[in-house]
Amino acid sequence: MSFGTRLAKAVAERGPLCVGIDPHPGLLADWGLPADASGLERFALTCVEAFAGQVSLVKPQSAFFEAYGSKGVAVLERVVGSLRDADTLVLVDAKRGDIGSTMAAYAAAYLAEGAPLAGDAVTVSPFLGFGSLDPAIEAARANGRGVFVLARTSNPEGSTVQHAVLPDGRTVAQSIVDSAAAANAGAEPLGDVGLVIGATLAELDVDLSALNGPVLAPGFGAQGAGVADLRRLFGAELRGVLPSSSRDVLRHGPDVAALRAAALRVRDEVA
Ligand SMILES: O=c1ccn([C@@H]2O[C@H](COP(=O)(O)O)[C@@H](O)[C@H]2O)c(=O)[nH]1
Repeated sequence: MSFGTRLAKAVAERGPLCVGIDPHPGLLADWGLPADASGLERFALTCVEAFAGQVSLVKPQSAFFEAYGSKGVAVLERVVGSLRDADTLVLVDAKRGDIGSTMAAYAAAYLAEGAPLAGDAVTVSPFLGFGSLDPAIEAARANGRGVFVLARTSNPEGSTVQHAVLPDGRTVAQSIVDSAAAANAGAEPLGDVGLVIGATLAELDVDLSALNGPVLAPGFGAQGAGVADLRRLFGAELRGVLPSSSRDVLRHGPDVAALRAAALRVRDEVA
């Protein structure tokens, strides 16, 4: 089954919320956990217990695992495997991007069947040219997985690059949207090439009408965006939009029940 099909099914069953696992050092301290690989593991596996089977998508942020070296990466592998075993879609937020030949190696790491870090999808960066992502898009399709391509990020600095205008008059962001739309053309119910569009934007300055793919909308909660922003930004194009929240949910830990309740409150709010 394609990633788009599996995602559409998960959203129909559990709503569109994506919850992030971002083990910030400050959150580990708030949870009374040591700032080492054992604390990271307790934090991450508590999140798995709280979120598995409850929301359509869980997004571990790779950077916080990589910070602990090989032990941290081993914890990330366990998180990915446990969520998949629990029938919960995993988006590994690693924002990989490189020349095509190296991109093929990233695709083998994050999108190949049986690879220890392969979730159901991975975030990728198109700023070496959208075409450099071809090996990842091909691997995603071949393995029933997906990619989420950065297009209009939630941070205020993103617009300097993303609003730059190409010789054909389109913004860089719109050209990324158009390339994703071309990759998704004809797919049903949704294509496998998603976009990342921040829920924090002042306005939706790209045309998503032809995308036919999912949109991850980070910035919900801790970065200030709420339900009204989703409506304002995405309006009639809300189909396929996955609001994503990390810290605003995670601050309710370490109690599993409280953590799960926080995720379910946001899940119901965005539904
Ligand atoms: O444009 C982007 C792309 C990715 N992110 C990531 O999402 C989460 C947001 O965490 P919060 O605690 O909910 O702010 C984090 O992993 C970012 O790296 C983003 O925020 N914006």
